[in-house]
Amino acid sequence: MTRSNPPTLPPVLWLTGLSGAGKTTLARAVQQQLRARGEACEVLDGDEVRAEFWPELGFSEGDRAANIARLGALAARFRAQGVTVLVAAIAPYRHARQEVIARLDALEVWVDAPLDVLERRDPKGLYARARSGELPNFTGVSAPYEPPTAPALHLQTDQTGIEDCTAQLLRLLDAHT
Ligand SMILES: Nc1ncnc2c1ncn2[C@@H]1O[C@H](COP(=O)(O)OS(=O)(=O)O)[C@@H](OP(=O)(O)O)[C@H]1O
Ligand SMILES: Nc1ncnc2c1ncn2[C@@H]1O[C@H](COP(=O)(O)OP(=O)(O)O)[C@@H](O)[C@H]1O
Repeated sequence: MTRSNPPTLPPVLWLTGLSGAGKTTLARAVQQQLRARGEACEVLDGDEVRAEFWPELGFSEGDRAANIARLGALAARFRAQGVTVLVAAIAPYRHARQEVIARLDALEVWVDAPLDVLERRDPKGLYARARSGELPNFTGVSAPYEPPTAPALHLQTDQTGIEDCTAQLLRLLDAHT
């Protein structure tokens, strides 16, 4: 009896980095390109998924761990259906991040820019609210961010434009498809 090889699972990219670094922008740009190529792709954005599915979770270390574990579980479900998944979530605690990334065998991408640049970008006005004390436990201001030590890709979005970052992400995906 001949046995066929098990089907290869599509990759999962985990985009981690501070608020405003560019996770959502780049994940959406990659999704657009993949869909234009006729490939299925889902973006799980921490911000959006939290609001839709578990708005009760806040930003304590424990709540962030729960959020990340659930995002990982959702990513695995999509991937099992042959969908390439991009998770865009801060996931600031290295241990919790490593755990979910290892479980998924995901590719870790550090979307990075210096804090002063992010505070100038402040697309949602969150840094200003965090500095005024209105938003507690804000990553980079009043809560820690533990950067990746060996990411599959490190994008410095203050030095590399959106198009170039998107192209680098697509190359990474293509190398793992
Ligand atoms: N205290 C605090 N710290 C960080 N971020 C905060 C906070 N409060 C609200 N927000 C908004 O929530 C988005 C981060 O959600 P994540 O699911 O990515 O966070 S985490 O992975 O659970 O740490 C984050 O979205 P992005 O700006 O897209 O990163 C913020 O818009
Ligand atoms: N190279 C880049 N990659 C991604 N975003 C960039 C880049 N350069 C500037 N930006 C801008 O930075 C902001 C990033 O916001 P967003 O994607 O919501 O970040 P995050 O999802 O990490 O919070 C956007 O306004 C985007 O246009």
